[in-house]
Amino acid sequence: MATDSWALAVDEQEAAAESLSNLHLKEEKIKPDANGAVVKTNANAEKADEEEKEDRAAQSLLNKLIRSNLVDNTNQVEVLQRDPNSPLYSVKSFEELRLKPQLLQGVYAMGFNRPSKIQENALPLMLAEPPQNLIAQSQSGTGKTAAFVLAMLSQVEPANRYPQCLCLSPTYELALQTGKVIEQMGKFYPELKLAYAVRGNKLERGQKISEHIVIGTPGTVLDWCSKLKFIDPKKIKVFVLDEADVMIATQGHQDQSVRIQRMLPRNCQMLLFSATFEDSVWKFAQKVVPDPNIIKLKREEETLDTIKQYYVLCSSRDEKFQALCNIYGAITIAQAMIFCHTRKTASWLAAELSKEGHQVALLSGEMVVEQRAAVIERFREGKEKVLVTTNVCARGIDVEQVSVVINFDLPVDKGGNPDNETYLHRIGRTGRFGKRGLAVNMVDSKHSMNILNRIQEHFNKKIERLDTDDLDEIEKIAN
Ligand SMILES: Nc1ncnc2c1ncn2[C@@H]1O[C@H](COP(=O)(O)OP(=O)(O)OP(=O)(O)O)[C@@H](O)[C@H]1O
Repeated sequence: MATDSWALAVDEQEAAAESLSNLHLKEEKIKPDANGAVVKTNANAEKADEEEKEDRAAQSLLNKLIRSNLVDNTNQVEVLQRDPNSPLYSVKSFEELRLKPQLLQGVYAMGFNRPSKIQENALPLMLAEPPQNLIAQSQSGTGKTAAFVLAMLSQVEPANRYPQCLCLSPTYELALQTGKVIEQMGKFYPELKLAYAVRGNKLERGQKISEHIVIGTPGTVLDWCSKLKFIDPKKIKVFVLDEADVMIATQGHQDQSVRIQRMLPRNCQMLLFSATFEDSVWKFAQKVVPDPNIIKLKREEETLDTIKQYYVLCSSRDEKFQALCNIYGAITIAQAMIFCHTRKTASWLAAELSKEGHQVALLSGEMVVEQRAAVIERFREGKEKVLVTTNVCARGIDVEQVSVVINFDLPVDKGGNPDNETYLHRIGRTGRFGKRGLAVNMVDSKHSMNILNRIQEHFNKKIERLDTDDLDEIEKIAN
């Protein structure tokens, strides 16, 4: 078997460079402060902070762009009421909410027949009189955006030509996406106007905004509320902080959000939404939402129970590729996703597979989010049969119909340790998609064998060895 040692070396160098730059990000420099005392500063903390934020924001945007349906979830919604003695309302239909007719029309025009799980509890709370504050957490795609958009639209009095609802989003692109939902849902409510407080949207000094809803990023909103006085924060009735987990990845955004919140009247309704709920999000949420009701919907557990997992022992990248070809030669694979560690490996592999006659899609870090969404969409529609991607690029993507997943490189975190969460998410299935699946892991070094062993230990599940030179054996795995 010919070894493309040059390409391999380049790839290894790239992987090494990536690990090295990650190490640099963590490196602490020690330098004296103005008084001569020694203080530690995280050399690249800000850069890492920015990258982490971009990563999370891009992931969130990607999810929004590729999702057209609700994510099902069979878990129970947990509700913690501020006043445990008040009755807990939940609705099974939009009619029960007594929405303005033009809003109900908007909801139905969007194809919503009934409230989603989180909406069943969140909507009655948000639309109650007097308005209630809410902190809500549920994974992406469960209907949070639609819920708070409906709450904002319900509270607006169109005759009052000034901002009454303020919604903060972590990035310009995410703000635009939420704006689109407002426009869609408010389609039959033409008198209702929306303004975007995002970079580049310059207004004349001294101007006052007449739109009813303002959606924007914290920095610009803060400027509009304080320095530029385009908005009178004292007139805001509903304040929404969306994607809190993405928001707090940037220290500046946290401070700006808190400063905006402090300018709002006491009786302003405060709503905060997040896909995850780690400690830092919770602390931030408590800062911006006083006396909250809390709603949580746990992510549906993924399991490896219905998945057949194998590993193939190889000694080089070319051998991995050959093993892959052998698998393709022996069994019929409707659609597969293949994960690589670096962009270079991913594009090399995509090119090699194309040469073999496969219809291949490549998802790569150089693409902007919209391009990535388009690639995923085509793959979903079955236009391509193989999706090759880098680990980072595909984090958080669900392509449910894919029954075969190949880890051309095993998922590792920035420290080079097994990334068990990614492994599970990539390969595991929730109850809904309980179909059987097949996962093949390519192992080409002692190091990757060690990673594989640790993954096995973590999940307490044996990963069987597969000899890809034995056609009969490969055929067996398909049954
Ligand atoms: N009650 C509903 N019935 C049917 N579809 C709905 C309902 N509510 C929302 N959707 C749709 O489900 C998808 C996800 O909803 P939404 O964007 O509100 O979720 P989310 O939790 O805010 O997720 P993200 O944070 O990724 O935006 C959207 O396509 C939305 O139009």
